[in-house]
Amino acid sequence: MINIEKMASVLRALPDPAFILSRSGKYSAVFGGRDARYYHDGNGLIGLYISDIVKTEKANWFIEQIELALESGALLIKEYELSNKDVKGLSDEGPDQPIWFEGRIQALDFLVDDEEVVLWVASNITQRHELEVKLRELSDTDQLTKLFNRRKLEADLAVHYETFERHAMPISMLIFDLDHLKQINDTQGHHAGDKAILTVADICRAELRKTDVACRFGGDEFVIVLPNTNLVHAAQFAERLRARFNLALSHCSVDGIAVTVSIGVATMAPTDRSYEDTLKRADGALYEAKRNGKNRVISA
Ligand SMILES: Nc1nc2c(ncn2[C@@H]2O[C@H](COP(=O)(O)OP(=O)(O)OP(=O)(O)O)[C@@H](O)[C@H]2O)c(=O)[nH]1
Repeated sequence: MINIEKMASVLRALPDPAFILSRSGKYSAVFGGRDARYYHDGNGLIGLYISDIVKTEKANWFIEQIELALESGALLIKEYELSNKDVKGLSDEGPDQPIWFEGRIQALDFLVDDEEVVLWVASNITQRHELEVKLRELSDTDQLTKLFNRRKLEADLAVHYETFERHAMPISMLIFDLDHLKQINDTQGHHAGDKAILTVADICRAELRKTDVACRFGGDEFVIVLPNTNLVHAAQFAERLRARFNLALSHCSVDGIAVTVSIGVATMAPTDRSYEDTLKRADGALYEAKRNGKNRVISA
């Protein structure tokens, strides 16, 4: 038989801390979560309010979740982070490694001191969260250049297109392709070709503003998105970039043929039904640049 003492022992042994929290955010009880590798001792919290411990914005978020769980009666699952910056009385300057938690919040069917209460189980998911962040980065990144890949670009472009539709903000894009890379690969080997691709990627990183996005679209093709930039300014930027590429790639030449870059430029237009329409126009301009002798910028 599980008697009341054994029940208390079970509660103490709960691997993750379980808090009883009132509607107004008062800690009525804390059970479990005693492994100091994962959790701070929560016993000192009893009788205090969440707003005594964490700063206003975060405290309000906790209260909102408690209210949601009480109103719905259903299990509420939320992920959240807590760092030194959130805790009152600690300097913002201190170590700022956030701990990530998964909170499982369930309304209880009794009152404590005349207040409704919830059970809030907080699991430390920091390792899982870090792994998820790493996986997301990997799935968004081109392995060779470490620029974003096409998958990430397309997700970003969908967001940019929404911004363009809603706020009519000018958004331009450049699509460019190395000229004569095949010759470098064929005569100097794939490694030399890779070096040319990396040179281009490094210049993109150095030349872009924080809001600009560069991606390796595939093979020797790249795309740069320039928010808040009209077609004229995008073309001027493309011309500057082309000159930078040429200078940096001047050592890559075979039989007098230098590796250069051809660039197509387009800007989102009200007639575009999606970002793909803009990208197609930029691609058409790139094709024109190739046809007209390469190593040039053409605007759609
Ligand atoms: N070294 C290297 N080569 C690549 C990579 N990705 C694509 N390529 C090569 O890039 C070339 C792309 O084809 P094209 O654009 O037709 O070749 P190109 O000689 O640049 O032709 P133009 O663009 O018409 O000047 C192919 O030879 C691919 O094998 C890569 O990651 N590394």
